[in-house]
Amino acid sequence: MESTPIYLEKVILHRLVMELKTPFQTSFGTFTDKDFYIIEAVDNHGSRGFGESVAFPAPWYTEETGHTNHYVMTDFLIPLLLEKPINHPDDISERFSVVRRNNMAKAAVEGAVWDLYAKRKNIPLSKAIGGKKTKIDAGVSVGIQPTLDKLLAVIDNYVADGYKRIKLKIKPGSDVDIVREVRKHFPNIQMMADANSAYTLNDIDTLKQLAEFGLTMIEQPLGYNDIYEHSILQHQLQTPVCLDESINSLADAKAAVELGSCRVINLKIGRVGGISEAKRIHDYCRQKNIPVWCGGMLEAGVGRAHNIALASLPHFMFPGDISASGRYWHQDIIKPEVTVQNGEINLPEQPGIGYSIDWEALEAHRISKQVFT
Ligand SMILES: O=C(O)CCC(=O)C1=CC=C[C@@H](O)[C@@H]1C(=O)O
Ligand SMILES: [Mg+2]
Repeated sequence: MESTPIYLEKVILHRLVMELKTPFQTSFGTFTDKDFYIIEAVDNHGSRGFGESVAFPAPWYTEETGHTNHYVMTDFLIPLLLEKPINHPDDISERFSVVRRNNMAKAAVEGAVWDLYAKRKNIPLSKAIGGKKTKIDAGVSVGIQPTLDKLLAVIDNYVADGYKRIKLKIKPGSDVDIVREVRKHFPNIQMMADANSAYTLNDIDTLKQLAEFGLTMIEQPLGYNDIYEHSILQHQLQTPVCLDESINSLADAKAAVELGSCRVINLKIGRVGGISEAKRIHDYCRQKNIPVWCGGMLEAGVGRAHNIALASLPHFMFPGDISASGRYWHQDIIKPEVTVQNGEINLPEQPGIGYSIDWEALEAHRISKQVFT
């Protein structure tokens, strides 16, 4: 798509703290609130685009944290962004390649430019990246619950809300029995399990037992940075393996697909360093017939909107971890909030991310603001 260069005048970092409605527990830790950045990029016409940093406060999921995101954005990425005009958002990942990894920091900044670019073109972000869908399927990721009864009750509510797929968190000692019980109570629901790297190849017998419950996939059973051992596992497992933590780039996706380490990939914009790299992985997986779906990072509204746009690409084949704003937040920072109807989210038709910033809500959660010119 041809475009005139973007001349950025300033970048504003808004640091926000938002309390989750209920704590989210995984095999590696519990989150009670989100401390993150909204990145606002402003060009010489006064157009504004917004991105969101998705790293958690602790380096439990990947090595990045809110602090490392702030350091890398302010000392390296924002100066690189302001250095010269931007011809197209796809060029930013190249410009940022002098900084190794730090993918969530890169994605947060790139996301703001993608939104601004689509707004200047007066088209929705989904269209700007090649998305065709008018609605996407919503799934929900259920944290580890204190008791089985509580877990069943929580799932019951999500099923009543219409979610099309339930993702359960599993870990050694809390796996086969839990999945069996949930399957017994919900015989027809599309269900999958996420282990967040809690297993090793020694657990292969346990993982094999999960096959009888018709899981659509098992997400990231082995090491967070492993591709090779997952290939050994996948060759012995009936259930498709989905990789999350292991896929940080197109190169990782190629290695995993070529080795047969997985049959599905969970795409998260932050984990792979931005929308441009996510599109490249999507296009490669489409060629290779490996379905992808959109993961979540307990995003506030801006990050959620980016996920919705990404999931409108054609090869997103399963419901994403893209739930309603109200699943995590008492009040989101966008207007309107994201809602789920009959298990689906309608793609917004407004330009850019398609939702407005609710400045009153954003300012209520903001603990600091920095302006870079
Ligand atoms: O954003 C959501 O709703 C999904 C959250 C979710 O399942 C995860 C977020 C971050 C780390 C993990 O616990 C997990 C995942 O691995 O996908
Ligand atoms: Mg995961």
